[in-house]
Amino acid sequence: MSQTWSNKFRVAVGGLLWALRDQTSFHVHLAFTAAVITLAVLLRLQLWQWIGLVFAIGLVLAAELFNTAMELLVAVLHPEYDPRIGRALDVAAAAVLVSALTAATIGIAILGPELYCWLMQV
Ligand SMILES: Nc1ncnc2c1ncn2[C@@H]1O[C@H](COP(=O)(O)OP(=O)(O)OP(=O)(O)O)[C@@H](O)[C@H]1O
Repeated sequence: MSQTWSNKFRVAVGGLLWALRDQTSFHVHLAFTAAVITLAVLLRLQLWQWIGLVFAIGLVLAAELFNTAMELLVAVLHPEYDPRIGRALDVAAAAVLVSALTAATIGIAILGPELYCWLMQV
């Protein structure tokens, strides 16, 4: 069954909103995202700095969404313990870890010097 583009968009937004509302790991990501955006506004960042931060935020959210999708599928298709399933879930979790470490590096590289300059002025 082929969906219309508007329906594809609608179900994708529905999936995103469900994850943001029902998955506790997304609450942590949202708190970090809110803190980073607040800092970025207060520090009056340049366009390229905003692009870096938005990329970092999107990277983590996308990895977490894929990880959540894997967990949901496993819970339905193979809830019984299987070390191969466990390995697949561990690898998916590793993708979130790698993306989060990358995002943290980008965030520190962009916000660190700006925060330092701001602190030197006050
Ligand atoms: N069916 C399974 N077979 C083997 N190992 C599993 C299975 N389900 C989960 N695991 C192991 O448990 C770990 C955590 O899986 P789980 O799906 O509970 O993730 P979680 O991060 O705790 O999820 P939540 O989003 O509910 O917090 C996996 O990384 C994997 O090592």
